[in-house]
Amino acid sequence: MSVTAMRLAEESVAANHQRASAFVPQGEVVIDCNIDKIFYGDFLAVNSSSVPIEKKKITGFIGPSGCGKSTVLRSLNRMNDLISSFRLEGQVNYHGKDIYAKQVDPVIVRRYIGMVFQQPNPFSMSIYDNVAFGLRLNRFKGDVDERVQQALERAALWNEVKDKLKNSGLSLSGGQQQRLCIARAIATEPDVLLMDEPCSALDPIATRQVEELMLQLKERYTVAMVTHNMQQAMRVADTTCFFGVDLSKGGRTGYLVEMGETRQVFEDPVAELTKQYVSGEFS
Ligand SMILES: Nc1ncnc2c1ncn2[C@@H]1O[C@H](COP(=O)(O)OP(=O)(O)OP(=O)(O)O)[C@@H](O)[C@H]1O
Repeated sequence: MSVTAMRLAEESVAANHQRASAFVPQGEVVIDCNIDKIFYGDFLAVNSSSVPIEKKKITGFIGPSGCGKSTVLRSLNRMNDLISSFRLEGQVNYHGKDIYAKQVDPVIVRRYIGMVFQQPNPFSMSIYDNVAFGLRLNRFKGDVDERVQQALERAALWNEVKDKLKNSGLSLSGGQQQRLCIARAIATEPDVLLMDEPCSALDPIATRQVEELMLQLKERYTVAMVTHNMQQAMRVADTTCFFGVDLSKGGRTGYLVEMGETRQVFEDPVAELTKQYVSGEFS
């Protein structure tokens, strides 16, 4: 990070928090995420970040490396529970229910709030079995063939794989593998899809295909996505959250600087730090 960026990051973090919290959701909030603090052991990774995820919209998380985008995203379905040093102070409410409440089973949370990772990660099994995997895990009683086809259609992959469903998922191209992972995630009919840099391992053509797919998916699902690619956020996100890194106390703590309608964040940002970031002055 450059000296200018550091200076800007050190400008009033409190004022930025106020700006961030000025965002008023326009639609129904599916996940109301109010993070007070996130720690990994003693390390304060994320501070004061409230991120409402709105129904059937794509919410994009952008910001420099290490600002906590993935940490916040993974907090939305308790994926960070798998890291023993992780600790969250605050609340993440899904349709008004605290997903971190003691009695809540994280496996059930992830059934409704699914995840697609950066690297396409199909299982070493057939295309069909990859998509059917979650259905079997959840003891789905309906027509598995029908559900597999539907998920592959919704993931815009059916026409490319319908004649080779028994082939290994690993035999597909990178872009097809990522769409297969999306099909696997939506087969169980989640409500929300979390996507952590879903295109970063893909070439430009496969990236455009996945972006077009995301725009179709938001008609049915609520999506939150981390991206390093600002053009991608502009192309697909309805709402954009810009996270920064607070270096003022000698640490590197991520926090939400600004959240707003994507066009506003890119064309008329409120915070100086956002302005510098979206104009490419630091990355
Ligand atoms: N498992 C972990 N254990 C300890 N610290 C972690 C862990 N995961 C992330 N961190 C730290 O938390 C901070 C936020 O990381 P995170 O990956 O969420 O940021 P990010 O904005 O997604 O970064 P990038 O854009 O580089 O992927 C970083 O300082 C990182 O080193």
